Amino acid sequence: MITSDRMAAVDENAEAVGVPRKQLMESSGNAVARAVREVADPDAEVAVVAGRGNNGGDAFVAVRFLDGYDATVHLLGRPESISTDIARENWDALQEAEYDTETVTDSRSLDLGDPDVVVDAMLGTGVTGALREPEATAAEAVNALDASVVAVDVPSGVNADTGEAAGVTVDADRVVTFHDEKPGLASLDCEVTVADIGIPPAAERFVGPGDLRSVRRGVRGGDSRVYVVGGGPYTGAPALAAQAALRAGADLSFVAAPGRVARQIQGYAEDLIVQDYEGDHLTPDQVDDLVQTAHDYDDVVVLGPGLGTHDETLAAARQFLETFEGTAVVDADALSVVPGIDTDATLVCTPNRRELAKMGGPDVDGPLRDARDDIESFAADVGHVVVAKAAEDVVTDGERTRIVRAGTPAMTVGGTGDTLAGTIAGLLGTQDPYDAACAGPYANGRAAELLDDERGDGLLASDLLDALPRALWGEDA
Ligand SMILES: NC(=O)C1=CN([C@@H]2O[C@H](COP(=O)(O)OP(=O)(O)OC[C@H]3O[C@@H](n4cnc5c(N)ncnc54)[C@H](O)[C@@H]3O)[C@@H](O)[C@H]2O)C(O)CC1
Ligand SMILES: [K+]
Repeated sequence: MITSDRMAAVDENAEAVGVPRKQLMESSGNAVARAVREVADPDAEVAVVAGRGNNGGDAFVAVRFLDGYDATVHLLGRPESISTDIARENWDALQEAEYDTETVTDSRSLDLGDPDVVVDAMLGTGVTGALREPEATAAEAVNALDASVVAVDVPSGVNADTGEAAGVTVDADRVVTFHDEKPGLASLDCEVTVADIGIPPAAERFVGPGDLRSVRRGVRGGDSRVYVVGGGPYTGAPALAAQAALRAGADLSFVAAPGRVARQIQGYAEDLIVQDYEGDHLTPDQVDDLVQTAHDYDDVVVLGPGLGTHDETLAAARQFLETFEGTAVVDADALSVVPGIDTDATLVCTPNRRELAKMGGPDVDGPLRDARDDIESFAADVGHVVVAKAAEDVVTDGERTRIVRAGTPAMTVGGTGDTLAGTIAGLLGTQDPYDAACAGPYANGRAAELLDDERGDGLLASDLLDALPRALWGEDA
C-alpha cells in the first residue's frame, strides 16, 4: 500500500535516479491501454474523459496505444489550462498526430456518444474536495452510460488515501492503479489492477529529494523549540547542533550547559539561548530541572553533543531518558545508555559504527547497507529510530529501512555528527521521527555536496550550517 504523499515522493526520487516522470506517464498510459484491450476488442468505441492534470496525461498516452479502436478524447477545460508540462506535451502530440480530440469548456456541451468503453481520467490523486464543473456533470454522464468504465489510477472524485468522496464520483468497473495498491481503493466495488510503471526500487530504497517534499510543505506553528543538553568537556558540539536546528526550521534553540562553558558556547552564536547550570559537567542533580523545562515548553531535545563520559554524566543521561516523555535525538556519548533503559520518550539515535557496536548493535566492517537487516532488527529491539552513520547511512524504525547516500568524503571532519543531530531535531518540529531521521542526513549530505566546489576536503562542519537551508528548501535540493 502506498499513500499519495509517499507516491509523489517516490516519483520525485525516480527522477533523481534517472527515470523522469514523463517516462512513468508513458508506462501508465500503456497500462491503461492494456486494460481497455482486455475489456473490448479493436473497433470498439472508446470515450476518454480527461482532466487537466497528469491523470488526464496518462490517458493522452493511452490513446496512442489504442491502435484500431475508435477513440475520442474529451478534454474537460481549455488546453491552455493543462496544469503540467508532461500532460501538455502528450496533449500536443495528439493534436500533431491528428487523433480525435475535443475540448469541453461547458458541461452542457459534453456529448460522449454511446461508447463501449469509457476511460475515466478526469482526476487522480490530485483531487481536492467534491468534483467541480464540468467534472461533476461529466461523472454523472459517464455513470448514465451503458459502457465499461476503466478508471485511471482511481475513480475520479474518490480520495485515493481514504476511499472517501465529497460528492459524486465515477462508478468504475475497473481501476488501473500504478506502482502499488492505494489504501482508498480496497473498499471500492470494482476490479483493481496494479501496473508496474518502471519505478526503480532505488527510488524507494534511497532517500532522495522527494523525501524533502513534506519538509517543504511542513506547517510551522511558530513555536518549535529545540533544547540541546550538551557541553562540558567540549563546547563546539552543542553550539553546532543548536545552530543546525535553527537552520532546519526550529524557531528557538536553547543550550543547557555547565556554567563553566556556558559563556563560551553563547560566544559562538548570538542566535542561541544558553542556560547554565552549576558545575563543569552534567550530573544527576540537574536532571529534574532540565526535564521539567523540556516538558513545560514541549521541546525537542538533543541529548549528547559534547557531554563527555564522566560516570555522573552518563548516570544523568540515563536518568534524563527515564523521566523524559517527549521526543529526543540522542547522539555521541549519551548513546551508550540507551540499550536497556525504560523510557516513555520517542528517541532518534544517531550512532556511528563504533557507537552502534557499543550500543550492542551490529559491529559492521564493510558498507552499512550490507548490514541493514541487522540494523533494522536492532532498532526493533531497542524500540527507537536508528540513524546509523557512515559514508552511506542506514535509517530504520525497526520496520522500514532507507539508505542515505548523499554527502562527500570531506564529511569525516569533526562536528558533522553534531550538525546532523541538530538538523534532525529542527525537522522534528514539523516531521514524524522516521521522516525527520531520513530527511536529516540527506539534507546534511546535500549541504556538503553543494559546498564541494568551494570547500573540497577543507569543508568544516560549521560550513554546513550555511548551506543547510539551501539543501532543504533551495531549488537544487
Ligand atoms: N508516480 C505517480 O504518482 C504518477 C502519477 N501519474 C498520474 O498522475 C496523477 C496525479 O496527477 P496530478 O496532476 O497531481 O493530479 P490530477 O490529475 O489528479 O488532478 C489535478 C487537477 O485537478 C484539479 N482539481 C483538483 N480537485 C478538483 C475538483 N474537486 N474538481 C475539479 N478539478 C479539481 C486541479 O486543479 C488540477 O488541475 C495520478 O493519479 C496518476 O494518474 C502518472 O502519470 C505516473 C506517475
Ligand atoms: K481517474
